[in-house]
Formats: sequence, C-alpha cells, structure tokens
Amino acid sequence: MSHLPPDHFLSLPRPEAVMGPPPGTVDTTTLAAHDFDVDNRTGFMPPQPPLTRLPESWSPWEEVLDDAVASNLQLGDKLDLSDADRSRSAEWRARVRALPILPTHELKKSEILLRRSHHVLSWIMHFYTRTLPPSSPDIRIPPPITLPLLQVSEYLQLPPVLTYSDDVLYNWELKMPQGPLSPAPELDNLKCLTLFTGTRDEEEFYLSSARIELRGVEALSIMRATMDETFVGDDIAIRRITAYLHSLSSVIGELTKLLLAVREGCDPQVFYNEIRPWFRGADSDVDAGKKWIFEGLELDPTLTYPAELSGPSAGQSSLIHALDVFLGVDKYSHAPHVTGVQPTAGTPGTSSSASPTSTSAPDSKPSVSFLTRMQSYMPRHHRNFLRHLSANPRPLREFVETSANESLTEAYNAAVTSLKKFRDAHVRIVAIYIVGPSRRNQRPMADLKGTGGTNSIRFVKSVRDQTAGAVLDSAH
Ligand code: HEM
Repeated sequence: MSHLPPDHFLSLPRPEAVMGPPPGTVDTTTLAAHDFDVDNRTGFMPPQPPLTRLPESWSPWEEVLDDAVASNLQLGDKLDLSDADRSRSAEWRARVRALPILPTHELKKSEILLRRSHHVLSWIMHFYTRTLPPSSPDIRIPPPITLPLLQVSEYLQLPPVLTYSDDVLYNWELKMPQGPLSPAPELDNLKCLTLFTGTRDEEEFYLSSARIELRGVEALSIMRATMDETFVGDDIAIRRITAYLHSLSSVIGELTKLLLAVREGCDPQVFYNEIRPWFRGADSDVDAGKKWIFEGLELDPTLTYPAELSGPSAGQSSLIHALDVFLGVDKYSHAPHVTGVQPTAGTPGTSSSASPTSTSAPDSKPSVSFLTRMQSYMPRHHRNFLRHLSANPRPLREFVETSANESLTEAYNAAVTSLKKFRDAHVRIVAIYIVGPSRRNQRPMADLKGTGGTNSIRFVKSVRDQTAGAVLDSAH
C-alpha cells in the first residue's frame, strides 16, 4: 500500500466496527469492505476459511459449545427422550447459567472476532432454548448469553439469533488443504465447523447452500460486466449484454442442479424431525403462547428487546436476492404484499407493545416484504451491496424495455425464466422436506411454518408465481 497517497481510503486505519466509517467515507471494517465484502473468488463467502476459535479470554463460550456438541444434546420435545438425555441437557444448561458474563468491548476491534462470537453465542442460545422441556412456560435466555450476544449483535447490526451467515457463510473449513493458487474452495472440499446433530444430513443441508454461494460467484461477475455495459448502452453493449444474460441463465441452471442435489445427502425425514427443530426462533413459539425472555437485558441500558428473532433460512442468501434485484424481478417476486407472514388478529401494522427496555417480546411484527425483513439478517456489508444494486441509476430491466431489441428481450426473459425454474425446484424441495414429512407427523405438532416465519409452501409458491409475472412481452 506504500504507493497509495496517505489520504486514500485504503491507507486509513480501520474504523471501529460499531461506529462504522465517518460520514462520506467507505466502510473498511473488513478487508474487502470497499467492495461490500463481496470477494471476486468466493462472493458472499469469505475468501479465507472462517476463524475456528476465539482467543483465550472468551474460551468459556467455546468450551460450553464444545461440550454441547460432544454431549449429543437432544431436542427437549423429542418424543422418546430418555431420562439420561433429559438430565444431560439440564446439567449442560446449568453450566451455561453459571458462565461468567464476559465483556465484549475488545471484540469490537475485529470483524472476524465479532463474527465468530456471533456464531458461538447464537449456537449456544439455540442449544439452550431448544433443549428446554416443553413444559417450560416461556423461553428464558440467561444473562451470560443475553448480554454478550445482544452486544455483539448490536455491533454487527444483526439479530441475536442463528442466521444464514452463522450456519452457512461462516461455518466451513477445507477438508483438504488447497494450493495457494486455488482461486476458491472446490465445491466438494468443504466441511462444516458446527452441527447440532453431527449427522451427514445436517452438514449436507448447510453445504448445499454453500456450494450455491460459490457457484454463484460467476453470476456476480456477469452482473458487474452487464452493469458496465448498460452505462455505454450502444449496439455493441446490447450484443454483449445479450450474451451475458444467456450465460446468466446457464449459471442459474447450475444453481438449480445444486439445489436439487441436496436430496443426495440430506434425508427429508431426518431434516424435518431431527435438524430443522433446532433452527426455530421466537416466531415458532408464538403459537404455543411462549415468549422469549432475555434475562439481564436491563443490566446494559444500551440494549433493547430485539425486533427480529426468526430462525435461519436460506431466504437470507444475498446471492438469490442479488439476482432478483439485478433482474428487476424483486418488485414482483418480493412485492411489499408478499410478506409470507399471516396477519394475526389485532396485528395490522407496525405498533409494538414492548417498552425499549422490556426483557420480553412485543406483540406484533411489522408488515414488510420478506426480502426487506430478511435483509436485516444479512451481514451489513452484504445488505449495503443489495441497496447499492437497487440504487443502480441504469437498471437492467428498464434498459431492456427502452432498447426494444428482440434478442436482448429474449435473453432477459431467458434469465428471468431460469430464476423461475430455480424457484420451481425450490417449491419441490419445500414439498419434499417440509410438507411431506409433516404429514407423517413424528413431531409433537405438524409444523408447516418456515423458519423465516412464513407459511412455507404457500409463500414459496407465491414468490415463484410472481417471478414468472416479470417476463416481458416480446413486443418490447
Ligand atoms: C432442504 C432445503 C431447503 C428447504 C427445506 C427450504 C425451505 C424454505 C422455506 C420454508 C422458505 C420460506 C421462508 C421461510 O420461512 O424460511 C424458503 C425461502 C427461501 N429459500 Fe429455501 N429452502 C431450502 C434450500 C434453499 C437453498 C439451498 C437456497 C439458496 C441458497 C434457498 C433459498 C431461498 C430463498 C431465496 C427464499 C426466499 C423466497 C424466494 O426468494 O424464493 N433455499 N426456503
């Protein structure tokens, strides 16, 4: 960097993660943040394998998580839970409650430490809440988890709950070392860092998304090249964009194959009955009338009751949203009325009955599109990337419409249709992994709600149908 002038943004010291950069300057809290933390080899996945261990000062968290994994803890509402299972998880929860409340200020110095902390604390929280006996009247998260998890989440601007970044983006390592010249991890050279069940099915479930993220890097570079060409906008540009859009259709076709390949390693019954219940966030406890209570919240006056507490969902993948936004399909697929959430009586709008310092949940959830709600679960640099993409002054769809070029329109429609086919496949996956197993009903209650809080199959079908509606008339 010695050749850079001292006032260049890359020469400036990293801004404090929590404060962000001063107004008018670029956020450089991560190495690639000047590029929205989107790497040209690994896209929304980090280019280096994520940190696997926090420094010594925070080892009590790491140890209690190791212990949860090694103890093979079982879901609290498992039908054939043995007394030994029950007492093992009760002992583990007692250990969590006895943890010291560790300070988090030093973690703010590094985005990488903050990410690992969010990963460790949110996995502990899910192990804790989901092993509670079903007879517990509410879900109480003890202070040694509440305080650091809410503080770390505040710094990262993420909800204090397991997110797609905790179980996919930052939950991998290489099976075998790759040479320094390898541009990105090979799709079959990944394994996961943390699992609830230790099963291959669970690992394959996360890795199917990870592979989609890595294969999607080519889509990101096509988007970049297309955006450059729309600025030129001449006949050559139109020809190039036409070719790029055909390539994009093929890449989305590859993503569809990778999505369907989840069936090779992840059994639907195991997914529905043994894996998915671990993901449940506060939404899933609403029907049972249970509130999440963050004990100790009042000890830090800067903290408030979290607004968002849905479980992790690949609906938080920035890649799929980026495709929607780039193609201008999001106005259809994720129109404001496509919230996925069934309005409940007396919860029409945005009002909330919890006071800022209340330790328990507000009664209602704002009615915003699923896309908008899921963006708050994405790493903030990725959220900014999507905002930047939305603010593109020469949107592709408009460009295609005004160009009125038949080949270009056809290529655009092919890309939209490819995205619609991805969603056809996704509807099949939701039918196989959620609707089918729910009919056999091995769990206490048939659970058709998505972990993102939607009415799963109805919602994914409506997003798919809206995507199809974005195809342009060939007259354009
Ligand atoms: C077994 C595998 C999968 C199942 C059972 C599944 C299930 C679901 C469900 C139930 C929803 C509704 C939202 C919610 O409440 O969470 C959803 C949404 C979504 N999922 Fe999946 N999903 C799977 C794999 C994937 C993968 C691998 C991706 C891509 C990386 C993906 C991308 C999305 C997207 C983008 C949405 C938002 C709706 C849309 O834009 O189409 N899903 N998924």
